[in-house]
Amino acid sequence: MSTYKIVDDAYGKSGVKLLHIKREGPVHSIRELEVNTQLTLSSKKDYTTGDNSDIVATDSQKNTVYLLAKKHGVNSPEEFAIILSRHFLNTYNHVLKVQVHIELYPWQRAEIDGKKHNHAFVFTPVAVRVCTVRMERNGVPVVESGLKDLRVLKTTQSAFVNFVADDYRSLPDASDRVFSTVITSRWVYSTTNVDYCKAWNTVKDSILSVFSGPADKGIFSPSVQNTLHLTEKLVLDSIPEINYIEMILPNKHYVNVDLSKFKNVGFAHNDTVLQPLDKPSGNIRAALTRTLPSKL
Ligand SMILES: O=c1[nH]c(=O)c2[nH]c(=O)[nH]c2[nH]1
Repeated sequence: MSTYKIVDDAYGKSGVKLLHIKREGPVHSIRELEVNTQLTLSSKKDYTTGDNSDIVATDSQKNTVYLLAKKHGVNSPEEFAIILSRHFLNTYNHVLKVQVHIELYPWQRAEIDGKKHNHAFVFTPVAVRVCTVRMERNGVPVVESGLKDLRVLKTTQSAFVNFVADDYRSLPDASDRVFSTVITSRWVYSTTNVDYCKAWNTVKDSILSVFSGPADKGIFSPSVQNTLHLTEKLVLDSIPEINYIEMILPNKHYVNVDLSKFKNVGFAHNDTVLQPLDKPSGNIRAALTRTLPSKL
């Protein structure tokens, strides 16, 4: 007779959308979130026998998101995810572990005539901020923050040369090429004593500064791999509370259109009209961690 064991399970509500308005007199601040909750229960009887008596309904999990937002407000998404995680573990003894994932919509306060507006906002999708909090019974919250959809492009100061030359290679060395990518990154904190908003902005600014370099001259990139690594290094150098960072950089190719066929019009050299390639893209990923604990 075969026997089986459930080795992984979780259930919850995804896509719980919420707008929180903090009203401080005439000055209002907003957080628009999409929350995903997941609980793992001690008993598996819900799966194995159809006994629902331990199930905190996903509908109740959704209600919890709204009620705790009302009660505690939404400061940073990380802090709100910690509040939710603690609540589920403290309220239900049979919840073994919790995972809360939050995505923050990129609203920014509007500026009119150089003045910050009291209550108007502009959707500014430079990047989407995300976080995931994982917490087990009797454990501490493990906070992971991240960003996605940070799309960047530079028109020079990027090369790719001296790679494997064999029967499969057709790509010539490129000493000056366009470099474009859509960045996804996630990083893990070693403590919860963190200014999450400040840290998130520092990571985003580090990514942009290693990619771009100084405004006038830029910075040379020999490969996506090297730029990725230097970025992760700067983040670990700058933020001692982070002990692990992963980045995923698709290499979005832009190819020079071959206009040399049109000899009579005289475009033997063309580095101004390029064709963006939708697919395929390169895909470069690496994670960097500390080998010694940081001095916090
Ligand atoms: O920076 C790059 N890294 C690669 O691994 C690679 N492969 C490729 O075709 N172009 C590039 N560019």
